[in-house]
Amino acid sequence: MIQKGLIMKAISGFYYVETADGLLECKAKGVFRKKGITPLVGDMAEVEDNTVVNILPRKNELLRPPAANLDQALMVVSAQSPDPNLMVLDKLIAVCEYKDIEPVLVVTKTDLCNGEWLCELYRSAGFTVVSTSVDVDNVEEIRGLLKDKLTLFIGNTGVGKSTLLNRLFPELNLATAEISEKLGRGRHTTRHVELYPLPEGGFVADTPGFSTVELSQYDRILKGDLQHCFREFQDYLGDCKFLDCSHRVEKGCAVLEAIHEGKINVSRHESYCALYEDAMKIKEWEK
Ligand SMILES: Nc1nc2c(ncn2[C@@H]2O[C@H](COP(=O)(O)OP(=O)(O)OP(=O)(O)O)[C@@H](O)[C@H]2O)c(=O)[nH]1
Ligand SMILES: [Zn+2]
Repeated sequence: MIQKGLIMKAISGFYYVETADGLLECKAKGVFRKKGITPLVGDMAEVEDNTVVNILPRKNELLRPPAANLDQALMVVSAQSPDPNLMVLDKLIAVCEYKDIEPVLVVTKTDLCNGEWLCELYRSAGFTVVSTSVDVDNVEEIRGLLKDKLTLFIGNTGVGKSTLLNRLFPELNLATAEISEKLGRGRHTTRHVELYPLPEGGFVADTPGFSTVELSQYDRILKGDLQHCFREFQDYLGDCKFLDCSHRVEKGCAVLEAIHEGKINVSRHESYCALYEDAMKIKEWEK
């Protein structure tokens, strides 16, 4: 009998699929390899005799970390220690926009530095931003944002991602430790993605030991698409003098005009220009 289920974890060629009968350990049918398809965490799978026989159509997919059907990405950024790297953050946000994954920002360590400028910068660009620290945790608000969604947690080492996850879901940390023990490896030596079901509904995808830089390397955006990955540009795109405006140096550019009027933040535009330069290096055959 064919059953449907969500792939919770993929490790060493095994897929752990949550079905009505509980978590099944499955292999993938050989035809996937022939077709060059890899089942991903987050996929809805059809399973028969502990074999994944079909994958339902995906809403989106990421290569690094490997995951599918993500609703949002929770970007954890510290206000200080380490200082935020806006270029990296904007790169990640652009990739999410490209893949239709909603970026949500959590600014941590606001006890060290209030980080108000950072919150304001991204709020004014149109993102949901929540701050958190040892003093004001905003746990309820953040949990509310995660309800019924499949959320990927992204954060560079040291920003306080683990601290935040533990504070949000004390019970989730326990589960992580147990699973790692069964597999006989430490949490930080594995590089797989895993979905954790949330008490209120929804899932968190965590990637132990994952650094954000990898994501940007693998999911590049073509230069013509880049303008659509900066949400605060959208209102102005049709108003440039030149149809093929790159919004960097052109006369009569409505985006540049908006920056001049203080409606678009300069640092976001700087990130756009850097990504544009990167995109120009993508060779025709790499597309
Ligand atoms: N002052 C302050 N320190 C914090 C806060 N949150 C976390 N820290 C500290 O920041 C350091 C890093 O926190 P972690 O939660 O381990 O960071 P991480 O992002 O999970 O880092 P990795 O485990 O390396 O990926 C620890 O020393 C924490 O105690 C905070 O809100 N305020
Ligand atoms: Zn323009």
